Amino acid sequence: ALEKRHKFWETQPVGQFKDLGATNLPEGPIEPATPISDVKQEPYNLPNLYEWVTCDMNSEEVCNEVYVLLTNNYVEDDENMFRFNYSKEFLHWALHPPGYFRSWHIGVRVKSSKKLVAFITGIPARIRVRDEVVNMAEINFLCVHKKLRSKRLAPVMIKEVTRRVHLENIWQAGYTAGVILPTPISTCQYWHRSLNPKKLIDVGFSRLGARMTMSRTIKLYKLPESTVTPGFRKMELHDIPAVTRLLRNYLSQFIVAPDFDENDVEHWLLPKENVIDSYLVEGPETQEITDFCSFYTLPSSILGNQNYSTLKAAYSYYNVSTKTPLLQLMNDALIVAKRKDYDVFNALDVMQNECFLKELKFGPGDGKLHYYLYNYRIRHALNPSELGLVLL
Ligand SMILES: CCCCCCCCCCCCCC(=O)CSCCNC(=O)CCNC(=O)[C@H](O)C(C)(C)COP(=O)(O)OP(=O)(O)OC[C@H]1O[C@@H](n2cnc3c(N)ncnc32)[C@H](O)[C@@H]1OP(=O)(O)O
Ligand SMILES: CN(C)Cc1n[nH]c2ccc(-c3ccc(F)cc3OCCn3ccnc3)cc12
Repeated sequence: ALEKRHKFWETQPVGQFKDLGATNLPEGPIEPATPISDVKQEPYNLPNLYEWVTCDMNSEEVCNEVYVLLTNNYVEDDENMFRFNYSKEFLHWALHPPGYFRSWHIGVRVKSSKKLVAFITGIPARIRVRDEVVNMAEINFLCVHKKLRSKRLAPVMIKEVTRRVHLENIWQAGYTAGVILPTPISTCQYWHRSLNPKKLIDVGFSRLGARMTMSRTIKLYKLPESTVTPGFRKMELHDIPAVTRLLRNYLSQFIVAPDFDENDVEHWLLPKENVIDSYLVEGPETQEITDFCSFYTLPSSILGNQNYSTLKAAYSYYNVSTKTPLLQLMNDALIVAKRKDYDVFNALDVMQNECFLKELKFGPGDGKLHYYLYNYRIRHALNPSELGLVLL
C-alpha cells in the first residue's frame, strides 16, 4: 500500500499512509466544520454525457432501476464467482432509517437514454468514538456500471455525496470496503458457517475437505431441528425499550459503535421478512430480556452455474449475551437460519464474535473487510474486537 499513489484519496481529510508512524497527531476531526454558506452550492461537474439524479427509493420504478444496476455491477468476490444481490425490500430498509435525506441517494444517468449507470448513498448515523458521539454519514452502495470503470467517476461520486452531506452540517462519515484505501481504522476477517454444504460445494463456494466424503461433510454441519435456549423467541414491537437498553449497555464497551436510540432499534432491529431477523431470550419468571441475536439477509448471485442462480446468505448483525452463553445463543441463530433454508451464515470477527467462530464450525473467508472514517483520525488502528459497528 505504501508505493501505491492514491491521487484522489491523498487530497481527502483521511488518515494518510505517510502519517502512519506519527503518534503526535491528535485524535478527532482532521478538518474543521465550515459554515454551510461556504459549501459548494452546485453539484460537481460530470462528464458531458451524464447527469445527476436524486433517487427516490420510495418509487418502485427507481428502486427497481437501482436494484438492476447493483444486481449486475456491484461487489463480487475475488474470484468473480458471486455478486451481492441486495433485494429491493432490503435497499428500501437500508436507505430509510430515521432522519434519512433523499438528497443523499445519488444516481448518475446517461442524458440521452436516461439509463442509470452509477449510484452512491449516505444515511445519517450517530456513531460514538470512545466517548464522543459524532453525527456521521454512513456511505454505501457506491457502484459504477462495469462499462464505465476506470474513468475516475468514483472520486466525483464521492465528492458529490460529501458536498450534500456537508450541506446538512455533517462533517464525518463511516464506510467499509474490501479494498485497502488510506487508511483503515480496523481490518476485519469474515467467516462462513456452512448450513447447506452440498450446495456450497456444488457451486464452488466451499471445497470438500481432504479425506472427507460428502455424507461425512453433511453430517459435520448438521444442526438440531429446534433451538435449545428456553425463552428464545422472535423480537416484537413491545420489546423495543428492553432491547434498546440491552444493546446500548452492551455496545458501550466498544471503541467505535452506533449510538442507537429506540427509534433506531425499531428501524434496524424489528424483524422484517427476508431482510432482518431478530431473536431474544426472555427469562421465564421475570420476563426480563437477557440476550439478543440478529442477522440480515443478503443473497449473492452465483455467476455461471447451471444448477443454482442464488446463494441464500445470512449475515451476523448485532448480538448481546448477558445470561445465555454467546456460543449457545449463536448456535440457536444457526439453527433458525438453517430452518429458514439459508445456505450459509456469515460473520465478521468484530465485537466478541471471535469466541464462537471456530467452535461453531465457521471457516475463514478469502478476504478482509476494512473499516474507514472520513475526517476523523484515530491514533491507533483498532482490533476488530474493539469495533461494535456492522455496516450492511
Ligand atoms: C463528510 C461526508 C463524507 C462522505 C464520503 C466519505 C468517503 C466515502 C468513500 C466511498 C465509500 C464506498 C463504500 C461502499 O460503497 C462499500 S465498498 C463497495 C464499493 N463498490 C464496489 O466494489 C462495486 C463494484 N465496483 C465498482 O462499482 C467500481 O469499481 C467503484 C465504483 C468501486 C470504483 O470505480 P472505478 O471505476 O473502479 O474507479 P475510478 O472511478 O476510476 O476511481 C478510482 C479511485 O476510486 C478509489 N476507489 C476504488 N474503490 C473504492 C471504494 N470501494 N471506496 C472508495 N474509493 C474507492 C480508488 O482508490 C481510486 O482512488 P485513488 O486514485 O485515490 O486510489
Ligand atoms: C459491507 N458492505 C459495505 C458490503 C461490502 N462491500 N465490499 C465488501 C467486501 C466483503 C464483504 C463481506 C462481508 C462479510 C462477509 F461475511 C463476506 C463478505 O464478502 C465475501 C466476498 N463477497 C463479496 C461479494 N460476494 C461475496 C462485504 C462487502
